[in-house]
Amino acid sequence: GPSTGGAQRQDRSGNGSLGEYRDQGGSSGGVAVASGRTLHGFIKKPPPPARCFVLEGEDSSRCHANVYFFGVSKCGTTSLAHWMARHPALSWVSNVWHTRHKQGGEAHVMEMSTIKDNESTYALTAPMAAQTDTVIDYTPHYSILAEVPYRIRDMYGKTSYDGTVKYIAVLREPVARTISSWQFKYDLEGIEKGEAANPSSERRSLEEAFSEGREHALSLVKCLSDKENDQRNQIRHPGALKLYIDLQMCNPHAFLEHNMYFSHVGKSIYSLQLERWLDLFGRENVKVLFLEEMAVDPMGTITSVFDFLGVDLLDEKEGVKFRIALHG
Ligand SMILES: Nc1ncnc2c1ncn2[C@@H]1O[C@H](COP(=O)(O)OS(=O)(=O)O)[C@@H](OP(=O)(O)O)[C@H]1O
Repeated sequence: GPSTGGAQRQDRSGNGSLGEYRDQGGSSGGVAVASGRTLHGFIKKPPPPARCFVLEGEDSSRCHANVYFFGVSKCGTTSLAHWMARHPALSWVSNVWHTRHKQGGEAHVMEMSTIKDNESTYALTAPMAAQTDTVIDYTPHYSILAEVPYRIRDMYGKTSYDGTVKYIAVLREPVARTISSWQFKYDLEGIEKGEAANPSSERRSLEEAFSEGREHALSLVKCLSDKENDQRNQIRHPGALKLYIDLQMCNPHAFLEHNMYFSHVGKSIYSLQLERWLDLFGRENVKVLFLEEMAVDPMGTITSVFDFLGVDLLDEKEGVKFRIALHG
């Protein structure tokens, strides 16, 4: 395939399932296409595995998520997750490192390259549930990981877009989000103590973070539009073209900040992230909320979320409890 230099991608051999996609930092300035890959690999997929299953030695079934609460961090996701976690009918996917059931905890399951290598651990992240139960994978970081929605589509097949699986995102005025993200990660203590910088230590000033973040984000936007223009006439399947450009040619891991944890600006460019989810799963299956609305009307927000999920609000007595819990 065409090479634009700066290859940091691992070749993906095998059946083309995105489960084998490796999360990598990569370098900015172009990503080479893995050699020997054909688009056929993206189109012909193995049948999706069952969402609910019974593990050997267990009596009741476990189910993987049918709701993905996928972002965006620093937009009030913790508050919404806590409110939702008060509803007894919702089950939550566990984190792959500590597969203990936790209402409202972050899952980080679909971002792991270990899903396919480590299926037994992955199975344990699924809570005990029945097919008709609502099971949530709450991971705000998914929004910035381009491969995640493709992977969900790969693993769930038709049920990822036929209304079986639902998706939730909270957004916020983007500049406020960017500042919130920088502030949360800025390592003033490390600087003051003269400590060595580490992967979770943001040492750039707000100004530097804004200007570098802007540069990275714009280079991604440019890559996506340049490649789309270059490739438009060469490929017959528009869906595959999009995926090919998105992951193979303009992989955000390479084009955004080298450590995505610090993509304060990139993560605030919601259209880039949301487009994938809306295209793949359909607008009607994605609930988009705004922190500014959540802040003034928490009860209205949570009611609309439960309505979207098809979960009954609690009875009158429980409803009062719920109201108290929200404000208390
Ligand atoms: N109810 C309500 N009203 C107004 N603002 C609220 C509310 N809940 C959360 N927040 C603000 O949301 C920011 C935290 O977002 P997240 O929970 O998504 O952050 S995190 O990614 O999980 O760390 C954080 O923003 P900043 O204070 O600007 O950093 C919170 O103050």
